[in-house]
Amino acid sequence: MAQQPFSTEDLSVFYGEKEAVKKISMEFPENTVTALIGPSGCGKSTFLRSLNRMNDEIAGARVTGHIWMNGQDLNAPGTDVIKLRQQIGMVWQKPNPFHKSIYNNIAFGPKYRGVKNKKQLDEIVEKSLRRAALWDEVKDRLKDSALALSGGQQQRLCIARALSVEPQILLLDEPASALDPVSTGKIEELITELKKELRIVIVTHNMQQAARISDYTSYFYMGNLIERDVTEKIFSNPANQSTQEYIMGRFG
Ligand SMILES: Nc1ncnc2c1ncn2[C@@H]1O[C@H](COP(=O)(O)OP(=O)(O)OP(=O)(O)O)[C@@H](O)[C@H]1O
Repeated sequence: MAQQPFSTEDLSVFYGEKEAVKKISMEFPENTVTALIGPSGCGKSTFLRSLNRMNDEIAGARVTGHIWMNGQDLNAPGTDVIKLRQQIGMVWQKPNPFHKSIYNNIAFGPKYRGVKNKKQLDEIVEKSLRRAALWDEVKDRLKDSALALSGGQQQRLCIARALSVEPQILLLDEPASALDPVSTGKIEELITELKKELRIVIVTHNMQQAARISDYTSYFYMGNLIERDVTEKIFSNPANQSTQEYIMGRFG
């Protein structure tokens, strides 16, 4: 499926009076992974969450500016936020499967959207689990509780759950930081596979991970976007001194 253009323009997020993200304009090209990096508290997660209007759920948070998808401003009043979150899925740092079976974790979104046919649901569940590279590990235990899976499996289940409603964009907030190296490797492989079909935006504290899996890297500092460029350039020859210092591990 052709992907729709997606970008932000002058996007700011305020918590009360404090401007935590400052007028950020960023493009997210088709079939790419964009890594958001920067020291703790610089606004990466706040920016990520604003892309599918999750900051709407935070009391006192206010978002100004634009989120453009195919010429439509998703930050405009009147946007159907439920539909928007199907198009722009999110996976959090800590795996958060529902207290339901593996099958029902995946079928939940499609059912909510009105899919009732059992065969169709079965197909969606299988396809989503395959896309998340989890099918072979769980196909014989779909009725088991999702909470019986390992942390790494739970995280892939959460990715499968997001995929079940065919999003165009996937937002990942440090999706591997709570996982062991093997599970982390699986998530990274999965991200590389999935970007063939959708755009991915990932917050990561792991510089090697950003260098390995992303096409573009955006460096944030104190709510500002200091520099955004192709990942190779950011890691070999950044334009900004503070980007250089951060990726060299001198602070943050
Ligand atoms: N719910 C909130 N209410 C008020 N202030 C908040 C809230 N969430 C974040 N902030 C503040 O906004 C700023 C940006 O926070 P954010 O979590 O986006 O940074 P981050 O770069 O993702 O940090 P980390 O790498 O530690 O996760 C920080 O100063 C933080 O204290």
